[in-house]
Amino acid sequence: MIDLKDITVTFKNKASTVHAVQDVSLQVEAGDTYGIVGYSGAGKSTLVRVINYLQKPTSGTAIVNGQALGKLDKDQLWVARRKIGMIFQHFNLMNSRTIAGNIEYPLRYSKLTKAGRAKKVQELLALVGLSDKADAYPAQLSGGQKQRVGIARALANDPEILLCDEATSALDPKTTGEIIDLLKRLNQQLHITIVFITHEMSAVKSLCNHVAVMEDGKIVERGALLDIFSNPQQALTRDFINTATQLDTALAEVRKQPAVINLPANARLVHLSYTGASTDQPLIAGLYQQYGITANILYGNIEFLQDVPVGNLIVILTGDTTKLPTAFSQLRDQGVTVTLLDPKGDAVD
Ligand SMILES: Nc1ncnc2c1ncn2[C@@H]1O[C@H](COP(=O)(O)OP(=O)(O)OP(=O)(O)O)[C@@H](O)[C@H]1O
Repeated sequence: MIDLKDITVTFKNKASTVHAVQDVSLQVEAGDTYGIVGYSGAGKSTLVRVINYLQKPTSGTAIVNGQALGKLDKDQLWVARRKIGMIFQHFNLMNSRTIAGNIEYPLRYSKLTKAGRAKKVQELLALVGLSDKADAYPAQLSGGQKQRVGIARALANDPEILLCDEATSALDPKTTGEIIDLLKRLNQQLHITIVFITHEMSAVKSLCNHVAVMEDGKIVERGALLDIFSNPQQALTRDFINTATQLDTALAEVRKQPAVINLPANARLVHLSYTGASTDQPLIAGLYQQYGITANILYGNIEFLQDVPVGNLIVILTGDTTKLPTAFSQLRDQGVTVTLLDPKGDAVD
């Protein structure tokens, strides 16, 4: 559905040159919910705006739904863009128009009759759960409701792609959850492809099936959500995941425990992370039975990502130090990611 090839975007002015996106390639399949995560300034917005050519790349090609956007003339681009909806952090609603008026606005050039447009607006209002707000004005709505209007407006021309630029970043956690549930439902019900850019991995975790992590204009890691969560390769990705799973907060608390402060020489502080099939195995009991290694669980969390259980444990493993490395290897063979933690500082392995 989306094929970005070697995209570079450079902003130049008299004083400086900014390499906002540097040689990025990205493929998004039809029906994907693709998250792009990065801190402010990483280049996410610039990259996503290339997908609808609001941002023309300095070099590289953007092929969307089989069409190379750079080869289209103005009218063709206008038609192509109608199939790409977009929603924004601050909703960008027109305050002087009613909710129905805002949603109808993108239909002003459609072939629908006046009655047809009104019917479409009613359907869109129902789809986002705002049928009773047709005649209200944006100022009378909560942030979550405003974003629902943004979504309805973005869907007016039945797009195949929905670009979400920090769409939940101005919302509280509960409202964020509701908007994400709505996006999930639209993805399933309408088979719309979603590209969701954010600095919050927790939103990606709930919504997306794929994720790319951006830093300094480049994608530093990408993959299926579960693969990334269970086995992140880059420190930046681990940072985002640890914040999303609240593992960093847990670890800070764990490090204050007497059992960790006074860690004996034959004990190790370890983070175990495992998904799917590994969760069926008696991992901790196995360590004791085979190696006489005991586990003191200081933190544990199992959650479901795309219906697959993902477990995170912080444990103290105590036993014969010559057997500990073999035990870790066995855990890794069982699909567990084993990270030795420094009791005082960061991950050391
Ligand atoms: N029109 C522009 N002119 C000059 N520089 C720009 C322009 N748009 C973006 N930039 C710069 O490009 C870099 C990437 O910005 P971009 O908005 O894509 O990042 P981002 O990851 O989306 O961050 P944020 O979440 O803060 O928007 C930044 O250094 C930004 O200042």
